[in-house]
Amino acid sequence: MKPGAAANPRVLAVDLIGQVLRGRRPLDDAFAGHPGLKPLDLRDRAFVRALTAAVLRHLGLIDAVIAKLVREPIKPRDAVAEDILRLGLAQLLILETPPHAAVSATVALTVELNMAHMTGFVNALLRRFIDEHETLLASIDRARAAVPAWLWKSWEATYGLETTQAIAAGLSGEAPLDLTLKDPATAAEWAEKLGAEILPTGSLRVQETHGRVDALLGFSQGVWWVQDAGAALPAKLLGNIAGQRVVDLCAAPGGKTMQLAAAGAKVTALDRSAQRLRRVTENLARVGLTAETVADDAAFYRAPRPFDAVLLDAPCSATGTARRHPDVLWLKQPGDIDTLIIAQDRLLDAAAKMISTGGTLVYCVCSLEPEEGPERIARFLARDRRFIRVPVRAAEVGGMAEFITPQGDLRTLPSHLADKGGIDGFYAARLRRVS
Ligand SMILES: C[S@@+](CC[C@H](N)C(=O)[O-])C[C@H]1O[C@@H](n2cnc3c(N)ncnc32)[C@H](O)[C@@H]1O
Repeated sequence: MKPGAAANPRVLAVDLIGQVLRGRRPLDDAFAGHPGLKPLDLRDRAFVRALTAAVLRHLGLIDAVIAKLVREPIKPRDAVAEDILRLGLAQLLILETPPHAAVSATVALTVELNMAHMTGFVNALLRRFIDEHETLLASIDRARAAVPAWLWKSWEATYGLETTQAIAAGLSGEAPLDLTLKDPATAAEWAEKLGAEILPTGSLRVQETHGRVDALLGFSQGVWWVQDAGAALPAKLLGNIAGQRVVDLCAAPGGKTMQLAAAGAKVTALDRSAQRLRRVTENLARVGLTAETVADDAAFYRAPRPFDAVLLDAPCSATGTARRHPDVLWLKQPGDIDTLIIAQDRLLDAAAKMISTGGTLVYCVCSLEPEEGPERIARFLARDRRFIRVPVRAAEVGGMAEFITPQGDLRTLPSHLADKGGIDGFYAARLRRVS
């Protein structure tokens, strides 16, 4: 990028799209570390984020449109022009930018980003889209286009066609803001103060934040923390843990640690990243809760004595969080799952060694992939006969019977609670050590 070019939010958005799609960098990392964003005011920074997120969230649809409009694929050396085109189409398709403004801003970018030889091509394609969009869009299966083919195949085999279509629809919208209260008994009071809805599972849902989260009522007093309603469920499966010794094995940034501490447990929050663990300490301090923190790899951690309960929020493909992380579906590849399940098995075996007889282990992942969820638990139960599954009851998750699998595990999908704005996809199983 040319020095000085950073002032244009669209230039920054194209750069971020390239960093994610070709640099394979998570959007949050690329965004947090981008020097060009620092001089921008809050509004322009939010605009860059909105542009980039619109492209990534709707990448499948946008690329399907491009495929219909071009005679042959755009060459790798013109990848920046392709990203410019994607940005232009996102403005027309998603952000409802007036057509003349979207076209002129996009065409100008080809010059600004040294793609002047593609100016005519980009201009012609956008104009054709404007003229033919109705026929073009009618010829595209939007649900299928929204999901990479390998994930669609996996989800269709696991959940069926209709649910997969509903998941795809759930992923196309922006997620609302969910809050977990430190004291659940204050839900009605804080729902009113924040103009929030109390979800059946107890989380507060704020549809419109009107600005920064840290400016919302109750933030500075540490009354609540941000946590998706789906992410708030696994820790609840440990039941009444008041006074118990509980270890949270992959703890940062600490959403579940705070839940455990708020429930009265003596918590050890462990994470292998000392840097990320600092976030846990900061978050605990803000809400006035305490936990012991340990920077270590959970696979090698030797607990001084067994715990009453273990929460293993294992590293995973995170495909259930695509509403909040629109890059996630496009960054993951099938081989990633193979690597992740090796780590998940290792962590499950390590977790099993830390639990006292009679103790509870909750394993969870924010993934929709069966390999990372029920398949891991089936394998674990087959190799460690000291553990049994303790089925989850609908009453433990706000009466939401559709969240419970026939085996008695928790399985939320982005298509659940659709009328209220959806929920992240989480899987959790509860096991008890019986001998
Ligand atoms: C799934 S997130 C955890 C989210 C967290 N439980 C919460 O609710 O806020 C992943 C975390 O797991 C940590 N992690 C990954 N592998 C680990 C391991 N082998 N041992 C300990 N922590 C690990 C990462 O550093 C990262 O902070």
